[in-house]
Amino acid sequence: MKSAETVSRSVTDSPIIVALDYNDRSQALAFVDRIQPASCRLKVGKEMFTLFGPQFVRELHQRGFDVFLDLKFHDIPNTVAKAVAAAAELGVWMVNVHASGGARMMRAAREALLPFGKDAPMLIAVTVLTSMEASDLADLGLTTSPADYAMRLARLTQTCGLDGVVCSAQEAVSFKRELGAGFKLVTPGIRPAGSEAGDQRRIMTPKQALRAGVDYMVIGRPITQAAEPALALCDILASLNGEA
Ligand SMILES: O=c1ccn([C@@H]2O[C@H](COP(=O)(O)O)[C@@H](O)[C@H]2O)c(=O)[nH]1
Repeated sequence: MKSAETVSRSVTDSPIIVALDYNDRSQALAFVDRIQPASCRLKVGKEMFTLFGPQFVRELHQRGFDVFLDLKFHDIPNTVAKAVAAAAELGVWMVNVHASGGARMMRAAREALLPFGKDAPMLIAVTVLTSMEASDLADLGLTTSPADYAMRLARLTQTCGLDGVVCSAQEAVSFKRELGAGFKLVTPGIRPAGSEAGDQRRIMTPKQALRAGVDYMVIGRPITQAAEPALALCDILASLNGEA
């Protein structure tokens, strides 16, 4: 069996994954040091990984957080398989690929994780980015709706044996009905009432997303760009617990 870096998984039932999209490591860690691993998991994406690399992920692990490495691998099967195995060696909790990379690519990624056994990260695939709407698909020559195209990619992902998909919370009810409760739904595009949608198009509030049955909601700017990010996280958690 291949070994992952020794990382003890945090024990949290929080559905929140905070997208740590900062360009400043100290600012990111100042926020992280004000929250608890029981409150949320953390997502490291293309910006922070490009700036600060695997060492930054290790620093989050040392602080007890589970990390979703959101690099959305999309390449030939051999390259994606090796990248996913490198993520597993780093000990991340979750890693992802683009479903539009196709079935052979997704199967290669899944097979690359087999040697890690129970230490393998969850492997999920991005369906249709939550920033996309029908007109964006039309630009690509796709005349289907984002929800229908996302469903098509989610079915393919499930057939390939992955653990779940990234989709919009707007798609959660129909995906859970069709793909089953065990197939994980990870949903960015979460916006508390009154917060800016920005570049996101298929959005829902945290409470709506929870009711729709998502497993994990990814929240970035509504927390990280708030005047008090740790307080913004607390407020969202309270709203999910029916306290606000
Ligand atoms: O379809 C997708 C896939 C990934 N993301 C990522 O989630 C966060 C969302 O951040 P916000 O600031 O809450 O919009 C960001 O890191 C994206 O890269 C996504 O938004 N949609």
